[in-house]
Amino acid sequence: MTEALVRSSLRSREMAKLTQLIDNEVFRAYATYTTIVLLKMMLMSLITAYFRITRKAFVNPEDTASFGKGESAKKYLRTDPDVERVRRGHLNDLENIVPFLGIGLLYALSGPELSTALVHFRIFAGARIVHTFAYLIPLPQPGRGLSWAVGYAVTISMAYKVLKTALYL
Ligand SMILES: N[C@@H](CCC(=O)N[C@@H](CS)C(=O)NCC(=O)O)C(=O)O
Repeated sequence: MTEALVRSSLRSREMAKLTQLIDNEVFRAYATYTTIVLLKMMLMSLITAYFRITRKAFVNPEDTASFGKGESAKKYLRTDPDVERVRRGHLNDLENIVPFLGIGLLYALSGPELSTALVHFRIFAGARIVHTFAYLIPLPQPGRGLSWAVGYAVTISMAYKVLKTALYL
């Protein structure tokens, strides 16, 4: 076989493996819930922009240019409690969704039962959505604290399964 043929056969074998992964139901569930939580996180940018515009609270001088020049525009260079609240919610998403992405992927590859994996992914996504509502409405504590703890516990549970399956020190 020529080198080109060998390379092309290797490539199609790699493609076959990728297709197998996409055919894997746990991986598809992971891809679905990851996309949901990432879209939810991206929504935080839009909500931040909405509050910045409606509350007229900006951080960059160029963002206030449409409100006039000099001192009249300067007063819009300020912080606003609603904008800061969404930003804290967004930061909390980053602190929790990024670990979910990495640990969740390893978990999906560690061969869990589909039903168990779905319970993990659904509870995590639900908890992060509740956390966002609890932060933005805001709901009285311990609403936000509990929703955060549930999502956190799901990620720890997946990490435990990964280490139980794959520990190699
Ligand atoms: N970075 C977080 C770590 C602890 C945490 O995530 N707590 C949850 C439940 S109270 C939370 O919603 N914290 C608010 C936040 O991160 O802005 C913090 O500063 O609070």
